[in-house]
Amino acid sequence: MTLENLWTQVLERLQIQLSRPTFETWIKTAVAEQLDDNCLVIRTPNPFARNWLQKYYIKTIAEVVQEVVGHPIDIHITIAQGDDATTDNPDMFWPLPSQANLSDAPPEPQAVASTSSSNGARSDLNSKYVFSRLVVGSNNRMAHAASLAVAESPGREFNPLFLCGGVGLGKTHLMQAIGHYRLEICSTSRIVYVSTEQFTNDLITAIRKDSRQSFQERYRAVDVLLVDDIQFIEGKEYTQEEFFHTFNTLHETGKQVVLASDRPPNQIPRLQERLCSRFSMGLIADIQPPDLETRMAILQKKAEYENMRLPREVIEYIASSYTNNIRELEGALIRAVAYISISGLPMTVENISPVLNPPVEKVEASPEAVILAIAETFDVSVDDLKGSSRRREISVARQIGMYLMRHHTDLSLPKIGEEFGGKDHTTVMYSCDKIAQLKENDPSMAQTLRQLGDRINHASQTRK
Ligand SMILES: Nc1ncnc2c1ncn2[C@@H]1O[C@H](COP(=O)(O)OP(=O)(O)OP(=O)(O)O)[C@@H](O)[C@H]1O
Repeated sequence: MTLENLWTQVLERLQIQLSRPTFETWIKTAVAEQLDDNCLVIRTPNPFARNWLQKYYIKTIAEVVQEVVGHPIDIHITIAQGDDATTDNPDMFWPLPSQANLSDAPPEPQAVASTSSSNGARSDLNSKYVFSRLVVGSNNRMAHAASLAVAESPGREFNPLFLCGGVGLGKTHLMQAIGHYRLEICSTSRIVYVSTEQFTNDLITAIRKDSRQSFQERYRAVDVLLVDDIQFIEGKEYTQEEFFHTFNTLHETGKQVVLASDRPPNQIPRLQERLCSRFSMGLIADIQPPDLETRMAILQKKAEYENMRLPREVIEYIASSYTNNIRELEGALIRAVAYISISGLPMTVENISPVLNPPVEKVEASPEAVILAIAETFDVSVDDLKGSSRRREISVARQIGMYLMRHHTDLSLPKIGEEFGGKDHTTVMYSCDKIAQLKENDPSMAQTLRQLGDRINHASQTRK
């Protein structure tokens, strides 16, 4: 096997095993340099990446390489020529991973704690997906409370518990937290966490090997069955049939089933009616995108766990830029940290913004949404904003409103003037310039504008 061939296969497997930010940041940037019988040399772009891989991923890489070549191989991680391990800058604002007390937790989901029980049921749970690491906000409060209840008293009130929410909003985290907590309460509990795809694959393997019975025993003899991405069961008739019987057996014997999906049961196409009604008979708890404060708390918590120091405005900037997907929010944080550590620049909004590239999902705001956000934030009335009062607090709020309307709607300057009670377009232009200038020179103004922008976006997305 050529080196190139080996590395391509290793990358393919690691891409599946690791989270996307981890893969993109640490693995994809590395290059396989040399291979002999006993050693694979991997080159990383800098000492920081080398330390990081060495500390957190070398075991995973070694396992995958062994799978591909068929025997154990030593992994040696090196750095690109010209760099050397002592070039770590001790004055960097950010603690390097080697300096930070990161305990044993890897930076991104990848650690798997396996618990085998007597009947061979397994629970592959990510050690980071525990309740204590989950931030609870208004977006997930009910799902969180229901998950706690299920972990404490499985098979009682909410059976099945159906967790439902968009991509990257914490469904898997919550599900696995149930598993961890249940095991904490009762270490002999038989927990199985499985993706729908894995369930299907296990079924196919069982059929191929003529071992249906052991498949059924494995899935029907558990105390808590956690099935992720159940929407992928759509149209798979055979899997649906098997899952129906698994579900019934567990439910009838008072065992807990927890399902996660990106949509409610009745919106999963080609789902048998009898499954749809069973999925809906317990509790459907939905998870919404978190608001700005919750996103900030998530970043803060992640930073704390990894012993990072983050200026508040940086947290706020990242949190304002990523609104709909917590995985992307975390990915942005990792990219920012990596960039700052590598470049040695201070951790400031200006320095990280070029590497963040937030997904720009521009949602057109209505003029009313802008005016309402301004009125509520500055505690002035809509009439005042549209009126001619020159009281300072009102005229500043009005100017900010004009600036935001310019940025969040497609209205022309004269139209914006009309929205503010018939002001002239030159007044609007003056206001926009003035606020833009203040934004440049005054960080608190920049922060206010970001918060308001976020609020307007959020209101517009909800309306959409
Ligand atoms: N409330 C939260 N507090 C802290 N971290 C969170 C929270 N919600 C999600 N996360 C983190 O966001 C990342 C994505 O979460 P998770 O994988 O559970 O999402 P998901 O809804 O299952 O996504 P998918 O739809 O892609 O399967 C994880 O690293 C998780 O720890």
